[in-house]
Amino acid sequence: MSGPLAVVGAGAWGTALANAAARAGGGRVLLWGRNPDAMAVLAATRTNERALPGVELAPEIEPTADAAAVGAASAVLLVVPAQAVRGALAGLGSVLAAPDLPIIVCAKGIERGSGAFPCDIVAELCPRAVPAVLSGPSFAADVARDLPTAVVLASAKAGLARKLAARLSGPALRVYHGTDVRGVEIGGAAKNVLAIACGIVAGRGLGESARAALVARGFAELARFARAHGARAETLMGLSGLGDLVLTCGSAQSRNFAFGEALGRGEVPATAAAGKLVEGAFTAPVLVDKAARAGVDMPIAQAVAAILDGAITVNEAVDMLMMRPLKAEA
Ligand SMILES: NC(=O)C1=CN([C@@H]2O[C@H](COP(=O)(O)OP(=O)(O)OC[C@H]3O[C@@H](n4cnc5c(N)ncnc54)[C@H](OP(=O)(O)O)[C@@H]3O)[C@@H](O)[C@H]2O)C=CC1
Ligand SMILES: O=C(CO)COP(=O)(O)O
Repeated sequence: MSGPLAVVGAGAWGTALANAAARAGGGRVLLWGRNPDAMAVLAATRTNERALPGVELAPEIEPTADAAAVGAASAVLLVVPAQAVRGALAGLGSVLAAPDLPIIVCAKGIERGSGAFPCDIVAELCPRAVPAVLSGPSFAADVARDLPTAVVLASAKAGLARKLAARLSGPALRVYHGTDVRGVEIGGAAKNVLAIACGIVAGRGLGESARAALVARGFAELARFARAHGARAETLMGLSGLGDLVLTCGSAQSRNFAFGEALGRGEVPATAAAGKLVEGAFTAPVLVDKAARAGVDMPIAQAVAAILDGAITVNEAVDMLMMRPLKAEA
């Protein structure tokens, strides 16, 4: 691949992925952020103290707030929140107009209002680009510290997905490739909502058995939703799906889980996020809405959405889930 790799979004995950891409050994990596002052500080100090404290930027990384610089990229990793994908692409505009430019969405969510998946937004706003998605169990702090993990990168173009996965794979980040874009997107988006549910269980002290039951039944509804949206079952059994569900549903390192834990302890949604990005809180209502339209039963996601909009309490949600009619496991 000629030209540098560009990472758009200099938050925790963008910074960690820039470091991983640099260590993978493919040459220059542009790290683009929208705030010129913050990017100047990043260029001078070589650490992103706000988003990823204590991690030094690899020498190959060039922090910049110059959108034009992104125009020279051979591939773009889009690492902004799911609700900001449209705004970020619109802001970069003609910079992303090169034909066949791979734009790899690394956000995990579904856009509110439109119900669009991130790769559909890429296709809509950058029709000459090739949308791709990267997802899987990967806390930014772990990846930034070279702790080993594996993720998956999917694009409709199989050869391109293979090439991009090889470009990003390094000693501590193993990138599998695939073509099931929708399946990978759904795995990342839905697990955040289920992680909130598991956090609630932990915060309310309902026990590890309850949490494990919720993971299993959560996976069942995630898989139902995915099937209804044309995803392949084996994708959801993989890294984006089961892999990420197991990670975020069992660790307070997850912002979604920690948010749920605070709700379970009795905090209100407005304060429970503690200023951090909680993607599942944005995705829950749109996931539930899309599920209803597709005739898919998602009682756990529904309970999370109802708690978040104040329609039911945590105790009512537990009662509601436990009192559902008994049925065969499916
Ligand atoms: N953190 C993690 O461990 C992982 C995160 N992810 C996913 O990556 C995505 C980003 O998360 P993360 O990096 O942690 O979030 P952060 O909150 O750390 O960073 C988000 C970044 O996006 C930037 N941003 C927001 N809106 C726009 C916009 N309209 N245009 C340009 N830049 C924008 C912010 O800029 P500013 O600072 O100026 O507001 C900030 O730098 C999420 O979807 C998350 O689910 C995936 C795997 C792991
Ligand atoms: O997606 C993640 C790990 O794979 C990060 O999860 P949180 O956004 O919940 O912190």
